Amino acid sequence: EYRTLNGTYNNLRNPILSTTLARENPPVSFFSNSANFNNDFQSLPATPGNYSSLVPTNLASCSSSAQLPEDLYPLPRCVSNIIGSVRANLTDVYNLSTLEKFKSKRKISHISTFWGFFASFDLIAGDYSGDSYPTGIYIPQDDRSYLSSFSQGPNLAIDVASFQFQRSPSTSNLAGTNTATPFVDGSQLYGINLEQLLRVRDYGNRGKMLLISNNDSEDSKFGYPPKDINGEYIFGYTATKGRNLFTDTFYIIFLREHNRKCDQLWDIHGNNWSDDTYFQECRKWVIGLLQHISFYEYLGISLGSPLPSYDGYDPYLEPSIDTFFATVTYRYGHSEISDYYDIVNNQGNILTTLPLTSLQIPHLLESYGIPTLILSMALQRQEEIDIYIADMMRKFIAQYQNQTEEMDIFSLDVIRNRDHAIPLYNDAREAMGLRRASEWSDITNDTEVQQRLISAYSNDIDKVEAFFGGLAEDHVKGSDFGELLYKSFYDQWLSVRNSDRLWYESPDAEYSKEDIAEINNTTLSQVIKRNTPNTYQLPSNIWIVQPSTSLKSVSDLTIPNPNSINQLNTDSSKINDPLLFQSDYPPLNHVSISDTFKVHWKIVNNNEIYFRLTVASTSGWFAIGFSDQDSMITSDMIIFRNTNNNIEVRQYKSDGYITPELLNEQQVKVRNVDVKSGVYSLVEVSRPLEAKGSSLKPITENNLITMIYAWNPSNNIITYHAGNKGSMKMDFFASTKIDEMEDKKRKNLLYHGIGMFSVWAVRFMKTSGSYMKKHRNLQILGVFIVAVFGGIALAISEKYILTPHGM
Ligand code: HEM
Ligand SMILES: [Ca+2]
Repeated sequence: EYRTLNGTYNNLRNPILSTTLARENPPVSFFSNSANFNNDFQSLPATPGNYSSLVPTNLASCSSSAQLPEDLYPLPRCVSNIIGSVRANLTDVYNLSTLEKFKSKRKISHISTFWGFFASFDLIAGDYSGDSYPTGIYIPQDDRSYLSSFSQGPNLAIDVASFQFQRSPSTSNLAGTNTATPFVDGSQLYGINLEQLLRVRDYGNRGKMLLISNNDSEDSKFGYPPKDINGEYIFGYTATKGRNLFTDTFYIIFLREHNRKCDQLWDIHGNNWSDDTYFQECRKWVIGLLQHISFYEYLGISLGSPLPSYDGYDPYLEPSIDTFFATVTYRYGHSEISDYYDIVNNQGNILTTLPLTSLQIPHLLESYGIPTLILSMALQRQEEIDIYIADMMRKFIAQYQNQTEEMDIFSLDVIRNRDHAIPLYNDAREAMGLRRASEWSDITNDTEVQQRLISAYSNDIDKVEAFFGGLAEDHVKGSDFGELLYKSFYDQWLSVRNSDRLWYESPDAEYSKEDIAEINNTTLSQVIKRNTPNTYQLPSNIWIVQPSTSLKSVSDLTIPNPNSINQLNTDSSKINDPLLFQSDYPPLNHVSISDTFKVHWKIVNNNEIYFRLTVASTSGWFAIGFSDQDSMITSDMIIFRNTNNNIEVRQYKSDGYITPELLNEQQVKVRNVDVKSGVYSLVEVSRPLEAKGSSLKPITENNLITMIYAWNPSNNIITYHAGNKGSMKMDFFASTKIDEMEDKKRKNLLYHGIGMFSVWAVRFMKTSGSYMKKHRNLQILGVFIVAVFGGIALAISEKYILTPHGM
């Protein structure tokens, strides 16, 4: 028996599914008397100005939330600002504990983020075509004080007075409408009706899905889906807001798997099967894999262990999605999104860093190819699931079908909770059989989180809304969720499985014993491998970032220091301004690794190279190293560490992603040290250009060598260096013969810069006059973000031919 596309006839007692989201947990009856909340099922709970821009001046700032009258709920954007904002400072870019605070404690990778997102499309597709509130999300007067100011960040200020809001269509109990099927049945790939399937199926071709090979990259040979006139992929069903190249990656892998299966079955059944039989059999196979991967890998990661093993179909369980799960729980994903994504090559070197908004640019997926994107997700930690939301989610520029719309996803979550009449946090806990929280410490032991809830809800614990209380809870041990979200998540997935008569392990679904065994033995990694070119390696576990990149602190090691600081001949009179290069360093021989870290070099007697490193910090560490391959694998490195105004210098060897090894032979000589307490550290070292038989990489004329670097100016314990790292290709001899540099090299660099830039320039030009002015301004912002990257590449290619895009 094959599934219908829209899920009907799955439950034989009630074959026609309802499209409303269910109110199961908490139970239906509960909503009608939830503490003063939405009890007329019509209006949204009262706020200052009642979702118009007419907010009384004395309540128009978030700082007045503490004094809100009892019958008013905070403005959605104030909940987002007070509870969700990161509020990082400029200097936090270099502060390990701040960076760590927001990252996944369990080191879960972005594979989990985007798999979860992809899987959510299969279960939830809300209909938001109800009443319109043109100024529903008011932007408070003190909005700017809740925006972060990371130095390289985009301008986050919101320059409109309000965002609009569209309610769900009114139904009897405002639970909302769902247009996806409440089963893991590949709705997102195949669509939920014939019209959607018609657009994506390759009819008459052995049951395959449409995949096109449109350039000659190895990845392209596996095929990409067809595109619409705006260059966006056509899938069975796509969430219009929030589609991005990482979730697209999973769509494409499973479409390829579908076609791979068709070829495999063709070898067995040939002309004995019809086109439709092939299609249904391959769809069934893919659905089995989606079910297995979501339930065993993804749930295993999120909950800390998979659900109890399958013990059969329950015909009395109504297939449905609980509105609490759709509106509250599963939106946990909004908390794990990062602002920036490093796109890394096979060696883990950063090719570029994409801001969140750029993940929507349609053609980028094919520029990077699936292997690069998978590796990039697997090597990057997601953000912790907590109340903190990436800045770019709170100022999100949605791009779809060549239109843009600015929104705050977290404010939308607040107001959608109210739209769907979700009970308050404590009421929801009670309805789910959990204890009400009476003290703030019942929710969390984190005092900053407590404080944020207190300020947003005027110190009234019974006023806290479910989404934020839920995200604030300390996690159930080993899982990504506090008690409330854990329970909702667990119960819903269990019911998705047990209410599905055609679950792959259920006898009605008629999967062969062999197929069930094979599905049970297949991992997401394997499905990826067999549907992508065989030219790269994935870490053994793609769900958790590993192995750890932390280094041992130098002081933990006991070997004697061959370049002891005490033996230095320090001549500080020579150094007046450390940020100016000394006259004997050729003027072009320097690069700025960041505005706090500069490197100068000179070649002496044709056999030694001197490096002068200047760092605007006296309590951190910094490092440079060299690799002759385009990778961090087997590179040498010199690590400098400043402790009490002394600088230790040590030479290491690295074998990839593992902890670098401190070497016994230390060929790097310390020539000069100058530290101005609290201001800068300067250190001059030399090493042979070539040293036979040593781990030092030879630096030779007419050869580009990759210089890698990392630093942390605010902590001298050498640990994970977060974003402060990179690499650039160098020709250390080139400054004397810049004019001789082949034009070709220069052109390549220019090309890169222009390529990055045009991504947005083209989009901007497409915005025609008929489109709203506000949106055009947003496009300019987009140009600005990428122009920074493009601009760097351009500037570098003009001025320093020796330093390509190490971004
Ligand atoms: C690229 C980052 C993301 C963006 C820009 C985004 C954007 C959005 C938007 C605009 C909405 C509709 C809000 C409303 O009007 O109520 C939404 C809903 C939702 N999001 Fe996200 N989201 C992102 C990531 C995620 C992730 C990673 C997950 C889960 C792991 C997730 C799960 C959901 C769910 C379950 C809903 C409700 C869907 C519905 O009712 O149709 N989102 N998201
Ligand atoms: Ca579905």
